[in-house]
Amino acid sequence: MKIKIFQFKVVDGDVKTNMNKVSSLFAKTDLNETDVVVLPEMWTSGYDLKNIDDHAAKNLEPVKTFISKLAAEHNVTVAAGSIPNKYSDDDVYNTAFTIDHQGHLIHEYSKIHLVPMLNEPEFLAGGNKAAEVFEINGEKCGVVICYDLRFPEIFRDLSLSGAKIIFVAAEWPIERTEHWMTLLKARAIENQCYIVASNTIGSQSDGTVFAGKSMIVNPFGEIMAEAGKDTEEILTADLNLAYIDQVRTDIPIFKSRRKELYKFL
Ligand SMILES: O=C(O)CCC(=O)C(=O)O
Repeated sequence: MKIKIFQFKVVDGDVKTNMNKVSSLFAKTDLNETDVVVLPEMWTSGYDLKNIDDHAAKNLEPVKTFISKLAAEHNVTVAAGSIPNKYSDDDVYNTAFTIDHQGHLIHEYSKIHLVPMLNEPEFLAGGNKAAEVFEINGEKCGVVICYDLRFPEIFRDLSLSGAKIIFVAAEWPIERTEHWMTLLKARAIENQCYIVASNTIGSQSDGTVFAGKSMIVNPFGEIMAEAGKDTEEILTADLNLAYIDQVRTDIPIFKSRRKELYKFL
């Protein structure tokens, strides 16, 4: 499965500029051989939380239609990161979604762990549905969002449900880059699956600087592709999904599990 992560700067509070940016990245990239394009967290608005109500999509629109057109036009699945989004109530959620290569919505998930360090609980509501697996080109995948990376339980749930690729959409701050890199590798090693992690670069008006370092890690924990900390980049990797079986045969952690002895799972 051929993946491209778009690592770029999100301009906080400027939805139009950010949508134009994504359009231009699709226009300038050769996607002929690509199965999935991956976007980061909150890429329409950034963390302009004070005005998040104004930036929020309604049932993912108009962003869903915008991404659907790009996906169909380029014949590529888009793991479209996350955006601020409202459903029927007034709450704003941090919602990730994926559109297949024909332009159809195939998955959505609202971030369940809100991040206190960025004041998310003050402005956003946490999703109440567990992350679920879904299929891209017949292969089981999952999506989690940024702070979720600190919760191994959600990754275990997804991998026990068959996920071979877990996408992590993030706007992860630079001062915790070491956590970002270590946890991405750990989640790949402990679940023996591919981790495809997209992050943003640059700073926003409150001074938060993002870490870049979008990354693709294989089921053995090796980094297949890694972006710079402050460069706009298109990161590419070709995932060999059969390699997962080999790693799980060589180090059979799923067979060795003693789930009857784990108190909290
Ligand atoms: O957990 C962290 O250190 C960063 C989390 C974060 O930035 C987010 O969830 O948006």
